[in-house]
Amino acid sequence: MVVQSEIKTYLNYIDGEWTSSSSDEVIKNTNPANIEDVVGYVQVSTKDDLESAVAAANKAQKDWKKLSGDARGKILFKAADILEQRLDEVAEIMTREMGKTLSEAKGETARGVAILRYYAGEGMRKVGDVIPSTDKDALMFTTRVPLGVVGIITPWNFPVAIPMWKAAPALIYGNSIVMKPATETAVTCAKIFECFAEAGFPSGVVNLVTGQGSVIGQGLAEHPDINGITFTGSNTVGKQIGQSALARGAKYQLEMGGKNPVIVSADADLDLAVDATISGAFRSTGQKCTATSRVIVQSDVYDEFKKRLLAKTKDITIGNGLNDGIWMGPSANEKQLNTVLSYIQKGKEEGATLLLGGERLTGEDYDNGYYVEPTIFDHVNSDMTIAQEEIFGPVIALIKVDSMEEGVHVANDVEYGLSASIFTTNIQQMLSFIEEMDAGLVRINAESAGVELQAPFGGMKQSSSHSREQGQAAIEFFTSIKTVFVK
Ligand SMILES: NC(=O)C1=CN([C@@H]2O[C@H](COP(=O)(O)OP(=O)(O)OC[C@H]3O[C@@H](n4cnc5c(N)ncnc54)[C@H](OP(=O)(O)O)[C@@H]3O)[C@@H](O)[C@H]2O)C=CC1
Ligand SMILES: O=C(O)CCC(=O)C(=O)O
Repeated sequence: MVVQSEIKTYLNYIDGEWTSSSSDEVIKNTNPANIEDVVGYVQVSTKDDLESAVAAANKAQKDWKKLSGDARGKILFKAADILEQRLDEVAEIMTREMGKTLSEAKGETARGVAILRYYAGEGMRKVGDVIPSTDKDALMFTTRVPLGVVGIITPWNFPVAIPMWKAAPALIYGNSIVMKPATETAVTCAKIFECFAEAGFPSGVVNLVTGQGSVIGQGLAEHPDINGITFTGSNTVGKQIGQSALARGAKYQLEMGGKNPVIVSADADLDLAVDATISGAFRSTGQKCTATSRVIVQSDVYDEFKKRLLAKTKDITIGNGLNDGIWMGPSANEKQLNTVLSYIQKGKEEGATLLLGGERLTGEDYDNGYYVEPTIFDHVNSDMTIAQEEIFGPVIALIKVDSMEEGVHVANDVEYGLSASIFTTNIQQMLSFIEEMDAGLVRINAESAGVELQAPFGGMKQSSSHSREQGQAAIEFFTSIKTVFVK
């Protein structure tokens, strides 16, 4: 069922109240599938708004951390139930705000519910260890304490899952939060906060401040009362945030880009590899940090793989993600579309062969949106820009190799190391891939995208600050260990 929402102005959520920005300015969020569709207006906040939010979070955290994990968990469980009841409405807003198909948006919102429930349960799990002391009369153990106030800066590509996998662990371990979502998807984030508000978090524990990254995002990174900052987005911004946090001694966590390879061995199940490549590269219009963007194929099966990949890609239906039968939506915004088109142009200029796609879609169904064709390049080598830089769009670079050793070498020949897949039926090849591949997520006979909330997630090399999010790993960022010695 599609629920139509009225166009409204969404406010900041500070100290338990919905408030306008002191700037009195709002920004209009439109649908990338049809820019005449206005999704809502969001606040263009100021440093003063941020100050109010940080002060409220700071004050509220003192009591929040004193609650039992069970008591905090009960509020997270309630938020999960409310989000689940509002799943259709939130998913529809997400599709209208950033373009992914409604079925993907519903799946992501359901994932948000599951993340909340997973971390709600964490409130009842152990946080430390008893460690034998060299003193026979002493008791030594570890416990954990929250960081304090956590600043959360999120991107537009997973507008529910990413805010949730940062907010839920921060909250369950006793931190308060100030969230600055991507402006592009600030309405979806406001919907999450409507669920938080209804769930009954004490005033000041959860705060939402929308506005420009360079003002509110950077303001969070530099704020002396923000004790930890967690970010997902581009490498350029991530590094600035990391430097600001480091300069004042705050803890930080950065999840950034990827240039994720799929390796297809001569012994692979080719149909499986083709389906996974298409899903990994083109779902969400290629706008995932885990998206497949390089497909490295052993020469023996290169032509056959290419033939099957082209045939299946031609079946992809493109359009407004709210409509039935649509498999791929538009790019999330005009800037992203232009980035994708400029990489396609670069690929042609540098000598890759454009096999399929490569154009902005035009015509009655497309002129009001940011649609680009699924695109496949042949004769790509590792030195080309399209084989090195994150495109964040539906573009595949096909690279031919003669052996699996060469395949893994090419797969590692980028500055990123987020996720990587291999398709093979040979156990030895699987094992050497697991050992040799420099990526935080290695997947065998499965697409490069697809993250499970109960498992650690993060990258190597330039893809992250080397920390991990999600699952039990989240406790490492959102708490500090105290070693206790009692005699
Ligand atoms: N790893 C991932 O999942 C993602 C990677 N990317 C990559 O980044 C590229 C650019 O996308 P873009 O949306 O511009 O990504 P950004 O890194 O600019 O945006 C991510 C978040 O950071 C905020 N931000 C922007 N500038 C600053 C700043 N100076 N200080 C603090 N926070 C800031 C943004 O706010 P605001 O929205 O207000 O600008 C947003 O909330 C994409 O093409 C893609 O390659 C993008 C999104 C997700
Ligand atoms: O693949 C996924 O499910 C998550 C990807 C992700 O974290 C991202 O694109 O930022």
